[in-house]
Amino acid sequence: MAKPVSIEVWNPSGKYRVVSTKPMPGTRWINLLIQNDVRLEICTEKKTILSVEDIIALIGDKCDGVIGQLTEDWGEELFSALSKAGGKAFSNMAVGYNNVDVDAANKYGVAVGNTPGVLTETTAELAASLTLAAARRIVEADEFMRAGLYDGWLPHLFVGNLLKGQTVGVIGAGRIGSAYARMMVEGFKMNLIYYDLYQSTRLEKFVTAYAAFLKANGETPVTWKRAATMDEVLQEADIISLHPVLDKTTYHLVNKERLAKMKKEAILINCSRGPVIDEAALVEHLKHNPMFRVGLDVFEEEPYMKPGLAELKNAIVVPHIASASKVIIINPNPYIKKFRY
Ligand SMILES: NC(=O)C1=CN([C@@H]2O[C@H](COP(=O)(O)OP(=O)(O)OC[C@H]3O[C@@H](n4cnc5c(N)ncnc54)[C@H](O)[C@@H]3O)[C@@H](O)[C@H]2O)C=CC1
Ligand SMILES: O=C(O)C(=O)CO
Repeated sequence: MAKPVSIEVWNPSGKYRVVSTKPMPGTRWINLLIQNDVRLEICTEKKTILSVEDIIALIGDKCDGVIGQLTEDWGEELFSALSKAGGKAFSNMAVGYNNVDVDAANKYGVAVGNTPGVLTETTAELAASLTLAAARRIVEADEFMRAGLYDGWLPHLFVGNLLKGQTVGVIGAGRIGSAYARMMVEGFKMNLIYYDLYQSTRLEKFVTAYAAFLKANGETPVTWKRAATMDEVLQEADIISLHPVLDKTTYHLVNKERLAKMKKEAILINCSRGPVIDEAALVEHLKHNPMFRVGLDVFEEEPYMKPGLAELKNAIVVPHIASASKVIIINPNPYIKKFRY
């Protein structure tokens, strides 16, 4: 795309020019910008991932700000182009901002925004969905059924892992990791072990209170532990879910050596960022350990998967959909429903 051809313009006479590299859900953001005297240009190109060159063409000679996407490489080149065009702000429509070189933005005097906190429950719910799907072999069983292979109930058909009483391990117990941990502890009465650079006091308090509640009701209380090392989580947990940010310290956090430390029948879930796992090493591990299962929402080189992954029955793969949910808000007037999108 040498020159952007497909653009939708809102409020053509607006004083400030803001570019959105993609159409986004709803109209509230559009109205907000228009109210603030913005001429908004939304790129409506069919191409899913815009290149740096495409975005430079969109920025043009005068641009006050850009709203971009996690698929774009916001580094030196783009911040330099935005700054030359008079731009002062870049907003990443994502919680994760590993695609943004914040140092480069600072160098060119461009303020950076992201959307922390808006996807906590939806991402945790997808991680929980992948956990259940992997534990109970839902995708394999669905394929079996549709292939017409079911010829009657059998005691050993698609035996999976029962979650109750097992240990869930969370790596990165921030907003999403903590929400996921609560779902698994409260929903399935799992014990918790977590690893994070910081203590997750609220999570610990929640599990302690829930354990007391179970005990008071004559049930086995759940337990929690903050691990001193990540390897402790890998060795002890039956389910491990990854929720750290992606940065230099978490790149290939799960590699060949660490996979080998996990239980042979463990389940690994990744709804953070693909490069947190060495995906080629994961493919090898899955091949040699058929009882080890994985649920992935994110991949090392999206939109691609490493060779061999798609053929493996012990892998569940979905196309980065953790954010893709809509919320129905019931107003005080029960007859009016509002959708987030
Ligand atoms: N799949 C999807 O659609 C989505 C993915 N995400 C990803 O989830 C990530 C986490 O989001 P939040 O929970 O909101 O962020 P957060 O900042 O609340 O939590 C991240 C946690 O990771 C921990 N951490 C950082 N380095 C670590 C290390 N080396 N080892 C262990 N823990 C480490 C931090 O201390 C923090 O507690 C985002 O950065 C983003 O990449 C977020 C939203 C949707
Ligand atoms: O917001 C994020 O970080 C996402 O990955 C959205 O899907």
